Amino acid sequence: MVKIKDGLVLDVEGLRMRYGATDVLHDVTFQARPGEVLALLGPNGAGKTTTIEVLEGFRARSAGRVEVLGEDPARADESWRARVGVVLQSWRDHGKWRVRELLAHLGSCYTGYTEPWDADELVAAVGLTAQANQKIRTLSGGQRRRLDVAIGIVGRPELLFLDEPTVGFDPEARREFHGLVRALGDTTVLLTTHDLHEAESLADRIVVLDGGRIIADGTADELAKLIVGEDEVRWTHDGRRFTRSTTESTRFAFDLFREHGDEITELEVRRSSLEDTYIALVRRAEETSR
Ligand SMILES: Nc1ncnc2c1ncn2[C@@H]1O[C@H](COP(=O)(O)OP(=O)(O)OP(=O)(O)O)[C@@H](O)[C@H]1O
Repeated sequence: MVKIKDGLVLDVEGLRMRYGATDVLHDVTFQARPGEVLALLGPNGAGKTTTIEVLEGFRARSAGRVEVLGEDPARADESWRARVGVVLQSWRDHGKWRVRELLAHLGSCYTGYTEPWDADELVAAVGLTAQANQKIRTLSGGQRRRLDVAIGIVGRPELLFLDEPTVGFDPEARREFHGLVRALGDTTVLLTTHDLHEAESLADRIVVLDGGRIIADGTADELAKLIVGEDEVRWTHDGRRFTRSTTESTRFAFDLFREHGDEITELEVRRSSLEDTYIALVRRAEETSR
């Protein structure tokens, strides 16, 4: 097994991607350490899928250095691929297979490379025991995504790529899926999502991509500190609700009471959420790029 240089599972430096005359990734640089869960966020078209596909070895980059588990994915072999799990947006071509049967088959492909999951244990881990003998084409959308996750982890990968893994999940399935990702333990995870609650609840670190550039990289708290004073003050005055974003929420509330006293019947000061931070970061990046 190739040793991971400097303890990095992902080491991306100056990654560029060009389609025709258009650059869609500019100088993308980030790292991930073993066991980290990294969320890649960004608006539609930001370059998340392109980045992930380069790291998975599915797409050739235009420039830059990329090391995944210590190897260049563009030149990696079967033994490297066996250490990497990929959850794609639904496999379409296994409709006639039964759930347990497919997982047992795919698991057997890893023998000699890794220690794959036992099919029954995996079926239980992703909550598909009741559907274990069902044909794949008869699964509901959410059950199908659970199977996609099972396919991604069947070889007990050291690194797992999850591209929008919970689209179409009901709230309970989403919560169970989050439990499953947390239970992966030592596995490094790179996930893309548009669900900021998901990012906040799963990720150790968040990388925000916009227009093919990284505009922020850090924990949710570190990102919040980049955006100064986006607190939101909500109050009710004469029965009407008001909302204001301000950098000086304490001062603002004080002035509000001084001016209106008892006429203020409700007051709420809300610290910025990851969603607010994200939107502010993207807006700021888009304003400076104009
Ligand atoms: N094969 C291709 N040829 C030309 N342009 C492409 C190709 N694939 C992607 N692009 C362009 O590259 C940019 C980044 O696309 P990408 O799919 O990586 O974005 P994304 O962040 O994953 O978006 P979304 O959130 O909508 O899934 C987009 O402007 C897209 O139109």
